[in-house]
Amino acid sequence: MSKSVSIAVIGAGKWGQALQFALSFTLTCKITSRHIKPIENFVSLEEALKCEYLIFALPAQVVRGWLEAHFTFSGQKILVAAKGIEQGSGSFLNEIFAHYVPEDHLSFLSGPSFASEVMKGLPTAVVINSSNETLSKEFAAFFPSFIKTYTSKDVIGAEVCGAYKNVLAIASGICDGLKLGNNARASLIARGLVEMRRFGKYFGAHDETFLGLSGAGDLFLTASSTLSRNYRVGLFLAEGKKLETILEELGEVAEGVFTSAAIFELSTKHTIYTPIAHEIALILKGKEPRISVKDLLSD
Ligand SMILES: NC(=O)c1ccc[n+]([C@@H]2O[C@H](COP(=O)([O-])OP(=O)(O)OC[C@H]3O[C@@H](n4cnc5c(N)ncnc54)[C@H](O)[C@@H]3O)[C@@H](O)[C@H]2O)c1
Ligand SMILES: O=P(O)(O)OC[C@H](O)CO
Repeated sequence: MSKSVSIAVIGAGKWGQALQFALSFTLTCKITSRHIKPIENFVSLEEALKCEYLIFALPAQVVRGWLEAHFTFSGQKILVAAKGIEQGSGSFLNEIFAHYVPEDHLSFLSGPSFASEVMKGLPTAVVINSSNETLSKEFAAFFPSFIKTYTSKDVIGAEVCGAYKNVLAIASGICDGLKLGNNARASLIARGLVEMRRFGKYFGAHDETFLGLSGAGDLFLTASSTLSRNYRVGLFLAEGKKLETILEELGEVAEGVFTSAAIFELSTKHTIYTPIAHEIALILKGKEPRISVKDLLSD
């Protein structure tokens, strides 16, 4: 891979830094963020925005405001690495980016990928999703050999899976925090997969996406490991901790908190049956987790 490819990661949180680390095996990858960080190839935002390829690793909830404040399209090719649905508007990230970037310059990253494991060079497999297959293949070629890349055209499927699994990971954390057992967690994850497929199908997602890396792959990972911030939010909620305290102590983004509200709004608006996400949204507003479990079992 030519070291002359100009590429930058926007956002130097956990995921942005892990992606820069991974891509640095094949090319010189710059990184920028709102606060200067002592990272090799850290550049100003102005310099990053001049790159031909940009990877967005900002939390989903800040993407719209960030684009409005900082971004002017000048031919950049973009890979969106965030996983979430915007609370309030219920907008998917591809809808938000579409206001600023032509569709054929946009791609979306999905699949099982804890930043901490990528940072150790441990193997995984991810998917680059875009209506423009040439663009997907260009980004796929930038990844190092320890990350196997697949391509897909199912942008909405990948987006729904990446966002929904965070909500289901909170549910799984609650289930384990309440010590409901392995049977209960497996039941929850399986029903969660059915639920996220039902939700995704409404928006045009393809069936096979839910069975692959973006769907089952990322869901199984996130809903069964304390490495997941969303799963840990669930564990602490089950212990009776206040959401505010949990998020403060976490110090990193847990997208499922916001996405559960977005799913609640979207499924109410479009009459989609999403019982697990519904209960998570209620728990995050203060409902007692044990009552939610009872309600889910009797539903
Ligand atoms: N960490 C992972 O393992 C992982 C893996 C795959 C996808 N993701 C997704 O990537 C996204 C980012 O996650 P992360 O792990 O890097 O989170 P993080 O909390 O570690 O970092 C978020 C970064 O965004 C920056 N930020 C927050 N608000 C901002 C704003 N208004 N303007 C500019 N910068 C702002 C913060 O300073 C921070 O550096 C999320 O959507 C997450 O779901 C994370
Ligand atoms: O730590 P989480 O819960 O944000 O999950 C991180 C990644 O999305 C896993 O693929």
